[in-house]
Amino acid sequence: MKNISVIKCGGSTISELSEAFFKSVLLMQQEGKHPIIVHGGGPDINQWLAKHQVESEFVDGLRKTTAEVLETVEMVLCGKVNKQVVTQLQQAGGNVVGLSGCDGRLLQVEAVNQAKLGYVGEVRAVNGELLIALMEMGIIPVIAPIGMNEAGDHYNVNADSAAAAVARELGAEQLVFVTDVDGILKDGECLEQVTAEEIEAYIADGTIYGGMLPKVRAALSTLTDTLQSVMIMNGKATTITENGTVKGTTIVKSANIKLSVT
Ligand SMILES: Nc1ncnc2c1ncn2[C@@H]1O[C@H](COP(=O)(O)OP(=O)(O)O)[C@@H](O)[C@H]1O
Ligand SMILES: CC(=O)N[C@@H](CCC(=O)OP(=O)(O)O)C(=O)O
Repeated sequence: MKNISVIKCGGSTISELSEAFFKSVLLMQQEGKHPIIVHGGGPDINQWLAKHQVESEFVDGLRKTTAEVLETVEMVLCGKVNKQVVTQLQQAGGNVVGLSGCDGRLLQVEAVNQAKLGYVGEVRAVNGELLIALMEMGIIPVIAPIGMNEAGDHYNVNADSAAAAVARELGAEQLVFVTDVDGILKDGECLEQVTAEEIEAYIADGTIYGGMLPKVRAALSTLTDTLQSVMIMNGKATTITENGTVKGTTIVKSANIKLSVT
């Protein structure tokens, strides 16, 4: 299937996404694109863990996920946040189905490092056929980043890397990270375009840190001939359609890749 757009909505911005934003996702569909939403929910998970007096602990941007933490992560992502996004997109007029990575073995994972991180998984395979079948019916899949291994154990997956895995599997033509900043900021300014080489330098000098790290790593892992650029944009924008008005950072492999606004 052609014209697939994977849109990752960060937990940092989900509660601020407007009706206009969701309508712009539907507009993409009307224009012949096939949108898929992958969402996060980090801040909500932190809040719910705090309610249970469990402290959030991160190693290299990934949440240390004990069996107890996993229970909360799964309830928040697959229950609260997934259904919130499904509802908003439906209310905007969409035909939507919410899924976790366990449904239909959508996100098949392996532990990243069980001893160090507990139930944190990385995606090894994606059930692309399921997503294509849904999209062929005009349905927009909304995916919560919980995966499953062969034994049926559930794992917590970073939502940026889950979105990248879906984009890679489907050969998506567009991948957008929607977050709480305008894009990659340097000295307070939003960078319009960055290359893989510049990203490495910005990681090394500390310009890119924290929650931006999994985003840029995920972005770089998807750049191919089909997907030549990945965008990071602010959830406060009311549109994600590329009519030239969206402010954000575009990540490309090298500087000689021309930005195309299609
Ligand atoms: N160079 C950078 N430019 C912009 N944001 C950055 C940068 N480096 C780190 N960040 C942080 O990354 C955050 C976005 O990541 P994160 O909080 O994980 O959001 P999300 O929930 O959308 O995935 C920003 O709010 C900011 O604090
Ligand atoms: C392993 C891991 O860290 N998983 C993330 C999953 C949610 C997520 O990625 O949410 P954001 O997109 O809002 O950051 C977590 O537990 O916070």
